[in-house]
Parts: sequence; C-alpha cells; structure tokens
Amino acid sequence: MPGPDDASVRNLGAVQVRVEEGAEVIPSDRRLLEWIDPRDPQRAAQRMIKDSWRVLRIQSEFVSGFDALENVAEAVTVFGSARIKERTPEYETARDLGRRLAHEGFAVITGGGPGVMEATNRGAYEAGAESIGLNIELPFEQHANPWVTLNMNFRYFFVRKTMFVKYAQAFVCLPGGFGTLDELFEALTLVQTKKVLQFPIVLIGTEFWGPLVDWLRTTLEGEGMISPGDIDLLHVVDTTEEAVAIIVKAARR
Ligand SMILES: C/C(=C\CNc1ncnc2c1ncn2[C@@H]1O[C@H](COP(=O)(O)O)[C@@H](O)[C@H]1O)CO
Repeated sequence: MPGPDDASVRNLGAVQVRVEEGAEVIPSDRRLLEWIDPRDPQRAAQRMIKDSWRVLRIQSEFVSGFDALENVAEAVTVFGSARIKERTPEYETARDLGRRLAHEGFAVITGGGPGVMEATNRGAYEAGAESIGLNIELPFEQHANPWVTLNMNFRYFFVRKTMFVKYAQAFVCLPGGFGTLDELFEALTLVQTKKVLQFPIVLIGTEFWGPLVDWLRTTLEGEGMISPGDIDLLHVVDTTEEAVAIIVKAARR
C-alpha cells in the first residue's frame, strides 16, 4: 500500500483502496443518511435492499470494534483539532498529555488522524503505553497517524463514537473545530443523562474554552435549558498536569 501522503488512498471501512486521483468516494455514513424519495419507485426499491443489508455491515463493525478493544484496560479518550501541526505549542501540549497519561498507566484512544490525535498518540507511544487510533472513512484523503499500537478504520461515525466512550474512563478535549465540539457535546449529553457514570470531561485551555463555557452558563443555564450544576460536569484547566490529576483522582476513587 502507498505511503501516508498518497492522495489516492481511501479507507473503505477496514480496507484501504487506491482510487484515481480526484475521484469521488462516497463515504458509508453519507449513503446511510441520504434521503431517498419514497415516491420514486425505483429509488425506493433500491433503498429497501441497501438499507436493510447495511445493518449487517453496521453490526459487523460493532463486532470488530468490541473484539479489537475488549482487552483495553484503563484508557482515556482525547479529542482535538485535526489541523494543528508538528512543532507548535498545541502539538506539544497534546504530546505531553499522551505522555503523562501513559505514565499514570492509561492507554490513550484518539481518532487516529493528524493534529491533536497524532500528537497524543505519539506521546503515549513514546512513553510505552497502548496507543489506539479509531479512524473514520472520510470523503477525502485520509490516513492513520504512525504512532498507534492499534488502529481501526470505521465506516460509521456512530459506531466509532460508541468505542470512544465504552473503552475509556474519561474524555479530554483540546482546542478543536466542529469535530471536537460534536464529540464534546455527545460526551456531555451522555454524562448529563447518566448514560455513563463517573466520567470526567476535561477541557484544556481556559482562553479557548472559557467563552463557550461562559455562554453555556449565561445563556443555557440562564434560560433554563440546562440544570444548575450541569456546567460542573466540565473541568476547565490550563495544563496537562491538572487534567491528568483530575482523571487520576476520579479513576482511583
Ligand atoms: C481535516 C484533516 C484531517 C481529517 N482526518 C481525521 N481523521 C480522524 N478523525 C478526525 C479527522 N478529522 C476530524 N476527526 C475527528 O474529529 C475531531 C477533530 O475534528 P476538528 O473539526 O478538527 O475539531 C477528532 O477528535 C476526531 O475524532 C486535516 O488534514
């Protein structure tokens, strides 16, 4: 298989394929979520067949994930921007986080891609810990970072998200974009609704996260959209040291 920078490589579930440069590869998530007009008989028939069989593929993705990860001991899932570059302070923070978590005996789980994911996996790997990447099929060029001891490629976001939660005892979010916010709010909702218990969610970077947390407090809490105390589910800190201390304390309770 070509090297990681080869733009013609795409992940299709667990499989990597080479496609023609510039070719469009439709990710499985998009096919699943596509609306098909039931009034169009041809397309409706196609949907009945495809959607029902797709369930088996989804099932198999759950089975592979559970099988691959069942022996993961204590682990922390780390989210954050896919776009930060090596040799930046953000990259070094994520790398240091991976290292510190490893020293406390945690495996790390990330989205397996570049940026914060790569840096966190790298720190954990360098410190000799289990370093897990749960990659996702995307419509553009995609590769796993090289700092993983276990990598999986998922077709479906929701299956992958199950693995992020099921095999971790805490979440840490470093600054990021839509992907990171999506993962953060999914985790928050699970904790708020007590679907998962005793699960610290730590945000590193008060300058980055502070305005969001202020808005949650003034607008969401202020207007009664969340309960008083819900905000306390978030721990906002500035250093990896503080983040790891919160996680260790919760884990050893
Ligand atoms: C856009 C770039 C790479 C995309 N590759 C990704 N690989 C794996 N996981 C990803 C990728 N992009 C986003 N994610 C997930 O979302 C979070 C980061 O998203 P954000 O929008 O950058 O905050 C991350 O935690 C992943 O789980 C760059 O070339």
